[in-house]
Amino acid sequence: MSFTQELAAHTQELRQQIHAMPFNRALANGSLSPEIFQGYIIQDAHYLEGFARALSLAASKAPEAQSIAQLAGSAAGAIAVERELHAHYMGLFGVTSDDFEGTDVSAACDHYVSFLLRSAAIGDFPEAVTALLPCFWIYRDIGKEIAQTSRADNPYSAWIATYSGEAFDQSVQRMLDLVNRVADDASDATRARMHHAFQRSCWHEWRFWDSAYHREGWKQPRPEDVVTG
Ligand SMILES: Cc1ncc(CO)c(N)n1
Repeated sequence: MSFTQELAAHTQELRQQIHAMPFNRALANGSLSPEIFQGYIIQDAHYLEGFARALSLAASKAPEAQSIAQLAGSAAGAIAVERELHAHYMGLFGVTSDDFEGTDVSAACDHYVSFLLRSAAIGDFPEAVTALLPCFWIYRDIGKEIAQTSRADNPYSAWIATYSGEAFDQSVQRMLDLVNRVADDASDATRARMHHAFQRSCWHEWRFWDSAYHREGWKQPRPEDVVTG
């Protein structure tokens, strides 16, 4: 069993739960509310910028030239998706750049991006790339699964085409190969940290969609929790 197959086996339940989320079921049949998608796409634009920064940091730590180019290329790809896909949807759903600028990053997005940046900045290279893997792999799984059942008139078909498409597939495969190569040279202790980073990142993927679906803001102090007198 390859290392990435091991990672998949350890996170199978959570990844299945992500497929079953109401956000993804509604995206698949086109019934997802435009307001929810709008909120998601704004957060995802914030996310993709942080993701690209984390990829660039990981690139700077890569032990050889090929991986530097691969990770930096994926960073450029993430910014391109942010520009194209998001400009398309922001136009379609009437999100102006003022709406975007005026919407603060959500707690879930901030937490995910902070985790990726921390893994890339403070973690070692194996941890950095493994933390980044679910961002690729889960989106491809969801994209491909949805593409099998989705109708051509689905309003979210551009999103589905991006993540089920050939270009994204190739970048996911390169990332899987990279993590497997890194794991081959890693100690048991490093592999254990890679597993942990992967699990955390899968959780963040779940949380990002859950937070978008429930349009969660920043939790605030409850009046009843304020002790007076
Ligand atoms: C939250 C999230 N994870 C992964 C991707 C795919 O890069 C994305 N666009 N958004």
